[in-house]
Amino acid sequence: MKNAEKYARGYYMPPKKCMKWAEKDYIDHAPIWCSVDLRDGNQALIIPMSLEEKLEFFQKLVDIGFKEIEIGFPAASETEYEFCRTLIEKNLIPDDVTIQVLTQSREHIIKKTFEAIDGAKHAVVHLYNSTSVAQREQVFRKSKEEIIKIATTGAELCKEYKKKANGHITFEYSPESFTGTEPEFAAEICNAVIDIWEPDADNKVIINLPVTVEMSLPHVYAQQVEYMCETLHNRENVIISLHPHNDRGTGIADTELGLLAGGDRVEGTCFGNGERTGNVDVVTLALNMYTHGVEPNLDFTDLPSLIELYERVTRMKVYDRQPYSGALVYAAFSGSHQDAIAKGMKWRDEKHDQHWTCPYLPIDPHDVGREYEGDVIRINSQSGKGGIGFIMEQQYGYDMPKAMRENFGYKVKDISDKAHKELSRSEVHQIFKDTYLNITSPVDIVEAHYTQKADELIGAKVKAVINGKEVECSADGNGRLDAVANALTTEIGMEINVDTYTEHALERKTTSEACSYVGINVGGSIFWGVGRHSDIIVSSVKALVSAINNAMKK
Ligand SMILES: CC(=O)SCCNC(=O)CCNC(=O)[C@H](O)C(C)(C)COP(=O)(O)OP(=O)(O)OC[C@H]1O[C@@H](n2cnc3c(N)ncnc32)[C@H](O)[C@@H]1OP(=O)(O)O
Ligand SMILES: CC(C)C(=O)C(=O)O
Repeated sequence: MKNAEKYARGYYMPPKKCMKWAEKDYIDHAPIWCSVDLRDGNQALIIPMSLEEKLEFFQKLVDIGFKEIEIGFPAASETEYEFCRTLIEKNLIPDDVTIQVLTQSREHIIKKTFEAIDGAKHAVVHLYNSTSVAQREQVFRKSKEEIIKIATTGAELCKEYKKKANGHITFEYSPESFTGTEPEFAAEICNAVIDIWEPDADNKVIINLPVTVEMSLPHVYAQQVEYMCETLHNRENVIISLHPHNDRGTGIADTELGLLAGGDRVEGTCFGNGERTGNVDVVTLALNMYTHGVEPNLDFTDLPSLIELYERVTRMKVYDRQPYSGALVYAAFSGSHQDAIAKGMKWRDEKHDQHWTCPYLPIDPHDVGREYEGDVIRINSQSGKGGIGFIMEQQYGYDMPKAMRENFGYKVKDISDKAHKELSRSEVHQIFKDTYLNITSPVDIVEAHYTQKADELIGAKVKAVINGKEVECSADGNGRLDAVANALTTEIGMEINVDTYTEHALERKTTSEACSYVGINVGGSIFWGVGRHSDIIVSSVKALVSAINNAMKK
């Protein structure tokens, strides 16, 4: 980049330091939420939503718990107007939900807006005009006084139309392009509007401070918000609303610091859809609060169904790494993360801790409709024994000895590395079965008979098939497994020492099978085998034979 001198900071600091917000370290209660999906989100889409799509999205927003929903700009198009009328005439707005409509400060647009909301029980009429230096100079080519006049004329008109309206109407005013406006001027124009609207405890007004274009660090916006909170007239009857966009990628930080600075209300969209880089993502905001133990008053327990609807009606995609919502945000591929998550889950099961503290997972995936199976531990060449062992245990019931987990882990990652792809759980299971389970070639045992001998020895008489040839052999050992291993040693010409033996029951729906794991030491190397059978002795011998077969393949 060779042209930095082309740019200069386009924001203005308040005339005094406003840093009280910095003393707080978290947001201790949910703000008033207002969804602007159907207006700011919709106006930024390649193909704006149809009437049916808007109706479906509106219903979902209601289900999630939004009590204020900006449904559009009714003067903008026939669809916008019809949508508003349909909601009202078909009685689709619950009594505790307020619709909000946006209007420019132009008489014919205000008039049409009031016509659109006729019959609504509650509505917010949202009036805006641009106040930034750039807009004043370049777009409107007007003085500060003339810009104030646009706002006050609109405010007066709204007041007049309200007198004739039959529902409960709340006013909202936005000094649009607030972030490029001198804070003193923003306060002056907002105060002029507040003075006209004369809010009181029963008729509060909303002053919305939009980050129309994000142009500063988040703490600058926080200072601007705090300054406005301290400077606005009739503050106790003014609801301070925040409406951040995300041009610098810090819309969430703007909103969170803005709330610390005195914001009461947040306008945003699901997944951050909206003009350019989008509006602030309310899902992230709400779940950030939730993970601090604060009830957000929005219910995202079925996030997958919201994503499905959103992607269908907006024709946008939720990014794979979108906080809380993306397809990959719970996935751990890498070994050390998987190991820590698997241990964290186990710890949680054992301790029944009240709080969620699992490493690497800032939220319990179940709380937002995601699954541990499939969503969390995923296998590729970066994976390790901890995660792979976790899948084998959780999903398939195999509790491998620790050393065998390592052996299997390397086997799986090697296959993934060479195939250069992620492996599904069933593929991992198949590798396990092919590698270790009841392996019968080149050695298979057809029959085995055991006798209890003196000195606590066990004798084994074995009929086996080795490389396709039937043989009979026998030996003693200090247990059945040892005896069989000794019997086979002479026939296969390989010294076998049983190094590890573990077993457990494998519960199935109606029966229970025994599962045995045997590690044998052959010439200093360990080879593993697994046996499954309804009989524990047979299962252990099958594990031994599987291990021998693995050793013979080397
Ligand atoms: C930051 C935001 O997201 S603000 C919301 C933006 N959303 C939208 O604009 C979507 C819906 N808008 C529309 O459909 C159209 O713009 C309409 C129907 C509202 C108006 O349409 P038109 O009058 O044909 O066009 P347009 O919006 O270009 O009008 C621009 C004129 O309005 C003036 N104007 C723009 N905003 C405002 C405002 N808030 N208050 C008063 N006048 C305004 C401009 O200065 C310009 O004036 P000029 O004609 O004297 O030059
Ligand atoms: C109308 C206003 C609130 C707006 O959408 C913005 O400034 O981004």
